[in-house]
Amino acid sequence: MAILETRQLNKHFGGLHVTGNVDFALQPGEMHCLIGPNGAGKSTFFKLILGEHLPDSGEILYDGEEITRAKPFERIRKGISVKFQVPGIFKELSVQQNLTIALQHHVAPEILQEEIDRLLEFLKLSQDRKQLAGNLSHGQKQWLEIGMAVALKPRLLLLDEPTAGMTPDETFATGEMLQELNREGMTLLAVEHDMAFVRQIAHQVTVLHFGKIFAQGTIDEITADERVAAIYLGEVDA
Ligand SMILES: Nc1ncnc2c1ncn2[C@@H]1O[C@H](COP(=O)(O)OP(=O)(O)OP(=O)(O)O)[C@@H](O)[C@H]1O
Repeated sequence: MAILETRQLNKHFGGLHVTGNVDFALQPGEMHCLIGPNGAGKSTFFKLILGEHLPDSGEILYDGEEITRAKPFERIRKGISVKFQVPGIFKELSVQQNLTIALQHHVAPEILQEEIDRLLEFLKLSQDRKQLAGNLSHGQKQWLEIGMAVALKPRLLLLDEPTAGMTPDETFATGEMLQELNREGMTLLAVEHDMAFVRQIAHQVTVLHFGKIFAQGTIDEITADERVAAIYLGEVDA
């Protein structure tokens, strides 16, 4: 059974159909990237999954259970987590304090430090544990944000352009981090523009265009598809 499924999902803003009859299924254990030209409706689709927007019609299922109109916090409680593009970290607190906030109400006090150490190592931030989060490099801030998003071991992690603004080395290291999470059993869905990164991590790729699923397949299938190349060049209409 799919961990996440949308059925005939629709959303429009005024006359603009931003999500059009989207039937999408994400299998457990998959690393899936959502790509498409600017304005294709990727962020809107994410917001529908998270409950930040409500659809006009259609259904969203998580683990077979309908969550179409569930509140965002209810979805988080069920095991969905998200890393947005803009870091939601506390800049005036240290790296360690940020991770403490993410964990403290959820893990037993006697294992809190152990969990923080485990996350610091995973995020390559052990040396920077006392550093103020605001003083980290752009890439490190994104990693800390990933750490906060995965601190509670969600089953499904949504990432909105996780490598935006990163150097190629940081991007590659981020891919390795996400692959490690995936090996531990996490399912990932990422909106991404960087095709080298998509090639590094994606088992499956979905191309959105004018709010509809335009193509789906492996990265090799997608990059070999001339219709996909054409939409990026603005040559194909809806
Ligand atoms: N709250 C809103 N009200 C009205 N129009 C919106 C709203 N949110 C998004 N849109 C419009 O919907 C369309 C799809 O936007 P969306 O942000 O989902 O696309 P995107 O694929 O994520 O684009 P990008 O790659 O540029 O982030 C755009 O034309 C956008 O202007």
